[in-house]
Amino acid sequence: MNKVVLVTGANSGIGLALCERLLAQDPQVQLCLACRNMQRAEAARSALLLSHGDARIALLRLDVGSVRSVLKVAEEVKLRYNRLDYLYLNAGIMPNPQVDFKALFKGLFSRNVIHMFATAEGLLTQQDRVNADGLQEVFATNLFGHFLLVRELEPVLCQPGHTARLIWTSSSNARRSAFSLDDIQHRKGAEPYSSSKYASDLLSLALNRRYNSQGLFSSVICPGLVMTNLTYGILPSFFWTLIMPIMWLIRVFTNTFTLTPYNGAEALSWLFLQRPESLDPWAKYHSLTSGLGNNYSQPRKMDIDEATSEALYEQLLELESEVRKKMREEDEEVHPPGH
Ligand SMILES: NC(=O)C1=CN([C@@H]2O[C@H](COP(=O)(O)OP(=O)(O)OC[C@H]3O[C@@H](n4cnc5c(N)ncnc54)[C@H](OP(=O)(O)O)[C@@H]3O)[C@@H](O)[C@H]2O)C=CC1
Ligand SMILES: CC(C)=CCC[C@@H](C)[C@H]1CC[C@H]2C3=C(CC[C@]12C)[C@@]1(C)CCC(=O)[C@@H](C)[C@@H]1CC3
Repeated sequence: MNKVVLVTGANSGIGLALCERLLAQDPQVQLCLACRNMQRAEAARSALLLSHGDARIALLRLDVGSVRSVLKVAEEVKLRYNRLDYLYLNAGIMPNPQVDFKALFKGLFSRNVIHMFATAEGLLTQQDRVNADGLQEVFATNLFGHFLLVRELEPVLCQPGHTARLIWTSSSNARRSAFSLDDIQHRKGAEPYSSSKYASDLLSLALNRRYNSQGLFSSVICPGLVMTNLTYGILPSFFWTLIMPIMWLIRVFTNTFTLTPYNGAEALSWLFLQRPESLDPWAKYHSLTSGLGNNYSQPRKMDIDEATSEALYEQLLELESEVRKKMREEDEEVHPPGH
C-alpha cells in the first residue's frame, strides 16, 4: 500500500530536503506538500519532479499560523485521502531574531563553547507579535496550528488496524527555563522560539499518552544547526559569507553542525523507516553529522515531565474550544442563523 505523507513547511529548507529523501527511499510514497507560499510550493514540486519524474506530489495551501486555514486544509485532506500514514509537523518561524554578541564573545572563550554553538543558549532573543486570531505568532505557527491540525485529522490518522505517525521538527534550542505553564504563548518573554519548541516536546509526550492506544505515535527530532532561510535570517548575508569557513571548521569539533538541509533531515527520514513501537516517547532524535561528513541519528532524553506535559495539553484543549467558539461567532455575524 502506498504511504501517504503530509509535510508542513515543505517548500524550502529541511522540509524540502525531507521530501527529496522520502522519494529516494520510497518512490511509491504519496507526498502532500502543505505550504503557505504556493509559488515556492510549485517550485519545490518542480524540483522534486526533476529527480523523481513519476512521483505523486500534491500541493495544499496551508498557513499553519491561521486557525481558519488549518480547519480548511484539514477538511481538504479528509476529502482527498481516507488514510494518512505520516504527518511531519515541520513548519516553523523565528521572527526578528537578535544575537547577543556580548554573550557570543564571552561564550567563545568559555568551556561551554560547544554547547553554545549546539543550542544557541543565551544567544538569541526574538520579537513576537499578536496575529489576526489574537494568538502569539510564534506559538500559533510552531505549536498551536500543528496541534489543531492533528486534532482535526484524527479521523484519517486513527483508523482500526492502522498505525500512523506524527513527527515534530523541534530544536536543541528548546529549553525548560524559556517555557511557563502560566504563559504558554510566551506573551511576556523574549524567547518565544525556545518556548514553542519546548512546548512541542511536551506535547509529543502527551499525544503519545492519549493516542498510542489508537495506533497514533508521536516523535520529536532536532535537525542540528542547518543553513536555511531561518538561519540566514538571523544575521546579514555578508556575515554568513564571512563566517562560513569557520562554520565548516566548527563542524569538525561538533556533530550538531549538520549544516545542509539534507543532513538536517537525517532523523526525519530515519524515523520514516522505524517501527513506531520501537521508539522512545521521552527521546528527541537528533540528526548528527560527523567531522568526516557521515550522517546518523541519535536519541537523547528530553528534559520534560509528565505533569507539565499533561497540564499543557489541557490548556491547549481549552484554547482550542475558545478559538472554535470565536470562529463560530464570527461565522454567525457574517451569516446570521435563519438568514
Ligand atoms: N535551520 C535550523 O538550524 C533549525 C531549524 N529547526 C526547525 O526546522 C523547521 C524547518 O525550518 P528550516 O528548514 O530551517 O527553515 P525554512 O525557513 O527554510 O523553512 C521553514 C518552512 O516553514 C514554512 N512556514 C513558516 N511559517 C509558516 C506558516 N505560517 N504556514 C505554513 N508554513 C510556514 C516556510 O514557508 P514559507 O516559504 O511560506 O516561509 C518554510 O517552508 C522549523 O520548524 C525550524 O524551527 C530546528 C532546529 C534548527
Ligand atoms: C560562528 C560564529 C563566530 C558566529 C555565529 C553565531 C550565531 C549566529 C550562531 C551560533 C549558534 C547558532 C545556532 C542557531 C542560529 C545561529 C547561531 C545562533 C540556531 C538557533 C538556529 C535554530 C535552532 O533551532 C537552533 C538549534 C540553532 C542552534 C545554534
